[in-house]
Amino acid sequence: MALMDLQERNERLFYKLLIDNVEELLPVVYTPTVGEACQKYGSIFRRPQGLYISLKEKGRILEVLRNWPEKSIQVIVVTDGERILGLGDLGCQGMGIPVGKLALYTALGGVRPSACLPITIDVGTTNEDLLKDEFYIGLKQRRATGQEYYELLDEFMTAVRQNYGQKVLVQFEDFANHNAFTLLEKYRANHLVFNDDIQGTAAVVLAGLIAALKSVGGTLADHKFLFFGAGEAGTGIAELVALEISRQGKVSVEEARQKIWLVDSKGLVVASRNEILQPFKKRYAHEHEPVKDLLDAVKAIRPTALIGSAGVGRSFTKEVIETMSSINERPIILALSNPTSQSECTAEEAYTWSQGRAIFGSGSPFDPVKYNDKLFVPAQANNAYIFPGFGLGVVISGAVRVTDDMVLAAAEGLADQVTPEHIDKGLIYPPFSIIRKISANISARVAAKAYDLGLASQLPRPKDLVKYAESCMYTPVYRSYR
Ligand SMILES: NC(=O)C1=CN([C@@H]2O[C@H](COP(=O)(O)OP(=O)(O)OC[C@H]3O[C@@H](n4cnc5c(N)ncnc54)[C@H](OP(=O)(O)O)[C@@H]3O)[C@@H](O)[C@H]2O)C=CC1
Ligand SMILES: CC(=O)C(=O)O
Ligand SMILES: [Mg+2]
Repeated sequence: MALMDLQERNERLFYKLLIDNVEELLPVVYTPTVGEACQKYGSIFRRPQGLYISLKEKGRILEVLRNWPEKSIQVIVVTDGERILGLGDLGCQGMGIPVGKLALYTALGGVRPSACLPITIDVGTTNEDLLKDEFYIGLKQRRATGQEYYELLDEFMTAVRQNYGQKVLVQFEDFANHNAFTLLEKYRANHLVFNDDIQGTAAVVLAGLIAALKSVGGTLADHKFLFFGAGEAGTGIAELVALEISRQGKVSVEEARQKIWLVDSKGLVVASRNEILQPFKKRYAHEHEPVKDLLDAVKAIRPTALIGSAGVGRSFTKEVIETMSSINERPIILALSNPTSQSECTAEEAYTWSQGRAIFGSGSPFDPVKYNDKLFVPAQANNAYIFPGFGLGVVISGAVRVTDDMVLAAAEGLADQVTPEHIDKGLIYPPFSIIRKISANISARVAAKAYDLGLASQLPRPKDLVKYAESCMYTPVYRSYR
């Protein structure tokens, strides 16, 4: 709340504080505290920090957008609040997420604060507690779905283009997966859209896996990946890993997918399942007998990497991690779910139960752990490493579309920043303290790819894209009045 006040009162000072103390303040502005802020948003609400567009504004969305005082917008982060971190449907209170993500766009990626627009689309909520809460700030009705929902989203996308042109990046954030995949597929061909939970998470995890293999050995194709959670994050990562395996090994993506297994709420995703599987899962429904729970799936599949993205806290039990450690000398264990309460295990559990052998990363931060007199520094496997630099790359190149190749370029840009010293310490990402340098490099890789693909409209192409990205980054300094 103090930081929200500072952001409102003195924006430059807020960003100066955030940039200079990024490792200390990231857990406040972002996960895990932002999750708690969203849960309590109604009672701590002071002033609107972003733009709310509700069902009641259907037919007038362009007019509503025009009410926003800034006219030159480069990045919009939009949510409908249905899957806020691993906390479920928080309706309008999800606004904390676009606000927090855009604060990182500026602090970590150098996009001007005035060019950032947080938006929450309010179509109601299924959260009974919020519907009964007198302080709930959103529409007190059950969520609109189907045609009514998609028409509103269509009107929103059209209004964004009419108001800001085709070069504003729309980042979808924390939509439920029954809409997220559909919206991405629907708009990616004709609009500049990016789904952070699907594509940003994929890039950060692929980069972490590439770095982890420098310690563990082998190529991606030599490994076997088991995902606990087969939704946006899980299958988004799976698809990018499969794409990278196919590029490295010159095999088809279908063949590369054979290295990847998914567990969802019903157990291992297998071909014999008696149900219609969503397309994003179906590709991974391999031939195997049914397996009900995670521990049995680990025993049956014998993965080298276990990646948690189910939003179910403490699901990597002692037995699961011990089994991973009995199969692998250096098990790769990523507990991606946010916030900390939903993390699949703690850093301490991962290191202790694997007797210090796990290569561990988590979506929310954990303090370093001392085990057998050795200090282990857990990596934060969070898309915050990717989206600020990715967005900056799109902005500086004037890219008009986001492609998988650009997402792959972002992953490679991050993996390249992991040095032998980081690897020696067991780190799979560089520290957040140098995030602006990391973002400039990611941005340059993304922009280069956009130019190579003929998708960049900002001409001529700068010679040194890293330097150019750095020169474009917003830095909070007071103006000299003399
Ligand atoms: N670290 C990072 O950068 C990121 C982390 N995340 C985190 O990942 C988590 C999931 O997000 P997302 O993928 O978007 O969510 P989704 O809702 O798209 O997917 C959740 C998946 O988990 C499965 N699941 C739910 N409960 C269980 C259970 N008890 N056992 C096994 N599987 C279960 C669901 O199964 P079913 O399909 O059967 O319903 C679904 O496949 C969240 O906590 C989020 O915060 C997300 C994005 C980025
Ligand atoms: C990090 C993120 O985007 C999420 O947990 O949803
Ligand atoms: Mg998210």
